[in-house]
Amino acid sequence: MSGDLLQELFAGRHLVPSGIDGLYGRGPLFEAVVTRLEAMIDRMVSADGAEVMRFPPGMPRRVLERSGYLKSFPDLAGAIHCFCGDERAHARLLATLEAGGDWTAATTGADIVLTPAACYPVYPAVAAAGPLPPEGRLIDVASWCFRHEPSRDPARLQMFRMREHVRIGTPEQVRHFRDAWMERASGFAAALALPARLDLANDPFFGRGGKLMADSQRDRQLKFELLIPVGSAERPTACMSFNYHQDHFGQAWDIRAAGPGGAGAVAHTACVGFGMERLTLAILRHHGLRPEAWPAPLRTALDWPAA
Ligand SMILES: Nc1ncnc2c1ncn2[C@@H]1O[C@H](COP(=O)(O)OP(=O)(O)OP(=O)(O)O)[C@@H](O)[C@H]1O
Ligand SMILES: [Zn+2]
Repeated sequence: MSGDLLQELFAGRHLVPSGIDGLYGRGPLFEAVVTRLEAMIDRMVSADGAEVMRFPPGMPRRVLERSGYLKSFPDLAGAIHCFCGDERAHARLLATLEAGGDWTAATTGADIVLTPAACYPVYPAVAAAGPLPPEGRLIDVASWCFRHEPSRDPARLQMFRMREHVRIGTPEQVRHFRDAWMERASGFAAALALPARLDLANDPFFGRGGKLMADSQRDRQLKFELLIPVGSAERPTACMSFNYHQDHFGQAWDIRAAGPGGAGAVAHTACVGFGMERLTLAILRHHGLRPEAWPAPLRTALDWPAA
């Protein structure tokens, strides 16, 4: 593929435009790749013994608040608003709509927000289960996620799917998990015949203070990304990320370690995230839109059906 990747994906109906940047439908080839990538990840991790958890793409507003998301990323968050008025308020809403005005002013914030990262609902669920077992916990989670970052870059979506593995335990357990995944990721990209490199990264913290937070995150080497060229060769795209949160979520949710030595200590956490759309786009970008022409090792890795 070449030229304007997004236009090419629209023209082939691999992505379906909605009129809003970053909010698209998906065509059959795109979805088949996502499904087969999911299955490939399942096979890759089946021996790890992760507990499977799935949550809907909305989570309690309280979870967003207590996680500190609004301090760091207020610009990315998405809240749900609902109409809770009486019939008179409804009539006003319809009149506003008729006049082309902003009818959403008649709604109020709900107690549900859109999930910004698949791992957020995991921490309160783990905290509610009491102290951790000595070996800690390993959770496999996936969700549609929302981030308000409209863009014409097909790899920067407002609604997308994230698969994550979340490790909760002692600092040693958690660091070991993250380091092992960083090694594993290169093999994963190689199996997909994708050019990839790991790099230190930071999150897009909001505002003037955000620069300091980003610098500190880099200094402490808390975030790495697996970069693969998708829209541009000069600025490759983060298709996986490897995040060490130290005790951020442990403190926020009062998650406590158990077992000898660690009893009562605040747990550390890390998560490894797969961007399902970004990995799919990377495959389509590098290997083309005709699976029958893909390299044999890629077809094998994805268990792609013979033509
Ligand atoms: N807007 C988006 N559209 C599609 N996929 C995304 C988007 N934001 C993040 N992802 C995917 O989800 C994974 C985990 O999310 P994370 O918060 O670590 O992203 P990120 O590294 O901050 O992304 P970026 O730096 O590009 O904004 C990323 O590695 C990426 O593959
Ligand atoms: Zn996460």
